[in-house]
Amino acid sequence: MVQFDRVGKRYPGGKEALSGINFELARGEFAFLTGHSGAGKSTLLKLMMLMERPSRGQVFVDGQNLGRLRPGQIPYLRRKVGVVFQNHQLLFDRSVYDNVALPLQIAGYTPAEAGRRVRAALDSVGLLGMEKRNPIELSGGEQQRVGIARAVVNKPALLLADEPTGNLDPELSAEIMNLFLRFQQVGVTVLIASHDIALIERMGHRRLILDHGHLHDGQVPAAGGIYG
Ligand SMILES: Nc1ncnc2c1ncn2[C@@H]1O[C@H](COP(=O)(O)OP(=O)(O)OP(=O)(O)O)[C@@H](O)[C@H]1O
Repeated sequence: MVQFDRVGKRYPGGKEALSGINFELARGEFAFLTGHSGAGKSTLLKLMMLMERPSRGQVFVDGQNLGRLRPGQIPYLRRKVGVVFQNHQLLFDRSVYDNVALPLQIAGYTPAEAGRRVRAALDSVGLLGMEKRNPIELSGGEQQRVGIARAVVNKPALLLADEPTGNLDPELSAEIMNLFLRFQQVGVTVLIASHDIALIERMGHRRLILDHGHLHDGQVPAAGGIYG
């Protein structure tokens, strides 16, 4: 589903944020992306949805070389890739419905089809019936669920999350992670950037570890390693 081939990223005027990144995520795989602050986690996620472009190497999503996409094809890529942010980036002057429907309006769905999809997305995160509420009235965990509903409303094949449990207590964090697992169980490929090492260790999935822009694939380092 995702392939990075010798990818490097240097921001203009900055140091190298990523270098020599090689990895693959199989379709339907569930993996975590961890690493210290500034290790390059957000940059790596941004490359998968063309919010940034690599300085070197190639990124493939669903068999497509993102470096070869024409501008007109970018909206189709964005429909394939759902993204969840830590601060969920909800609009507080709009209803839950409008927040979740936003990607559909951009994609030009009819109101009837959009309504069906928004309800299905809210149902998948346990918030059916909340359409008319304003996100500001919801708890932090519920707001994050609205953010996830918005990320999955286009039925993406790839779901990316950048610190999706950053502001939540351990119990709510576990619930949100279980939601991501449920999407994996229906075939979605999931990659979650997270600092929540305790939760990641409990869940026991593949872990991609970034350290100053370099990637280590696999198990948790021993005490005294990156997180020691
Ligand atoms: N737009 C930008 N312009 C210049 N440098 C940037 C930009 N975005 C990120 N960087 C730099 O690239 C490196 C990687 O940043 P990135 O945000 O990807 O790390 P991160 O692992 O997501 O960090 P955090 O956990 O703190 O969010 C850092 O040194 C950062 O300062």
